[in-house]
Amino acid sequence: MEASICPIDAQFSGQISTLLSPPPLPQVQEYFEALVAERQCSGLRVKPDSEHGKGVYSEVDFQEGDLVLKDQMLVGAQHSSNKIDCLVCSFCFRFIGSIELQIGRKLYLEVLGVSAVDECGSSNEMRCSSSSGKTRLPQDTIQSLMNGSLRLPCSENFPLPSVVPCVGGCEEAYYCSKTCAEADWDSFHSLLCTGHGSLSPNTEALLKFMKHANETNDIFILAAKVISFTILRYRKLKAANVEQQEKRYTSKPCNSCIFPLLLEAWKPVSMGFKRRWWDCIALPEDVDSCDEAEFRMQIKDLAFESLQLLKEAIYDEECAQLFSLDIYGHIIGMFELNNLDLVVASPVEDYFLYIDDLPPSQKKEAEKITKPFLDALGEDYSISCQGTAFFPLQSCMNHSCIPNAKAFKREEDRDGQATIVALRPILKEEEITISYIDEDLPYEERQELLADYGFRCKCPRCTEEGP
Ligand SMILES: C[S@@+](CC[C@H](N)C(=O)[O-])C[C@H]1O[C@@H](n2cnc3c(N)ncnc32)[C@H](O)[C@@H]1O
Repeated sequence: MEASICPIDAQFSGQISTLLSPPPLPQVQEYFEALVAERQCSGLRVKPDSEHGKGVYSEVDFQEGDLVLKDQMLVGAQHSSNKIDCLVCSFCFRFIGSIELQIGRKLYLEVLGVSAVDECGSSNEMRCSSSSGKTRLPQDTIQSLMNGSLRLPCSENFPLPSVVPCVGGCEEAYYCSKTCAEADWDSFHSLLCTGHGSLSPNTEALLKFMKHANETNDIFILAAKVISFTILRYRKLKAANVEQQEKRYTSKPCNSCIFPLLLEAWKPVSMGFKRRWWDCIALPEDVDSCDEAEFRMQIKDLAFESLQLLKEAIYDEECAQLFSLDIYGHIIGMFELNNLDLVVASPVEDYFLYIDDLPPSQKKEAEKITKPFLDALGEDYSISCQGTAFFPLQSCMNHSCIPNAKAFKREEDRDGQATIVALRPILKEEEITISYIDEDLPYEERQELLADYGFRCKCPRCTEEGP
């Protein structure tokens, strides 16, 4: 089979290789210094390191349990299959609505038999049938939970922000506040919205792109967000540039001024560690090594198929380079190699735990109402919000099998930001490391998993335990 060839790659080969080459060191340092200042985590510095590319170093002493970093994502998305389980803000990923809405919506969608096809192609029906022992509730009970006419006992102790709909009217994206709705619109969503207010020139094509992503791999939605983010940033930079030139009574931006603006718009993405998706994706266990080349070609073809659908939906001639297969492959590879999970704990779990902890007489009364809902929800009553995101600072942290820090959500961390906490005292100037894998695994298994990230670990523990 002939692998896909993208004409844009040939047409803009020089500019594409500029977009994909690592930015110059002073620019990298300046970018991360600004980011550290913005995050108000002055105890950190991103520095190049001779062995592992760049890494994050401590500028102060941290004690065990100290917060090292709260990192705001550059881009993130909830898994398509997870959208049935929880309703979260499409920008900050906080749970929204109410405990009643969270429970009612999940039950409603399950009764409707909504089938979110996940990445591996298995449908939600399987998930439903595997969680046997669930009881069904009458439709009108579920409706009254969703519309707010039925209140659950003590739910006022778990208030959630009201649901703000998308300004473009797509009924796909919802928010915890007008601020998040506007930020998402400005940064990503205006081009990817399928509603009447969308800036996409072809929302039909956008729907086809989304369907393809939901049926194959929802990582494409994240890649589309990166492209949309860059186009929207480019347009803002261009508008500011035009305004400045008008003030100086000079001519409009010429073609040769356009690429530097695109390069500037791409800068936050250029800082991420990346390789092409089809080159770096781990070979699945059920694919024989002699079929590896064929497998990688299929992955490339799948990416090309997705890119063509996206191109139909949001193509911008001035940003044509972003629709190159090489760029698309590198964007997806960035998510593959950084493996940064987006997780937000469900308040529904806290709610049922609270009911369980009530004094016996109160608990008995409350459970008369709550138990049928808990039974209807079954074992997976409190699934967390799950997705993938790119956190610019966390993704500069190198791996160690004896890490001194860990990504860990505390009680108060209720949105999609990454939280890094010190696992032991960290001295000033020490490198801050996290573990990319379960570090309790034996040596060989650790090395096998780390091979998917493209390296063999030579941390002090591996040096001691290795051959
Ligand atoms: C999330 S990035 C970490 C930041 C990266 N060093 C950079 O320059 O952007 C992951 C990549 O860093 C490198 N890396 C991280 N930890 C490493 C380690 N312990 N030994 C060798 N390479 C490592 C690998 O190339 C890995 O794919």
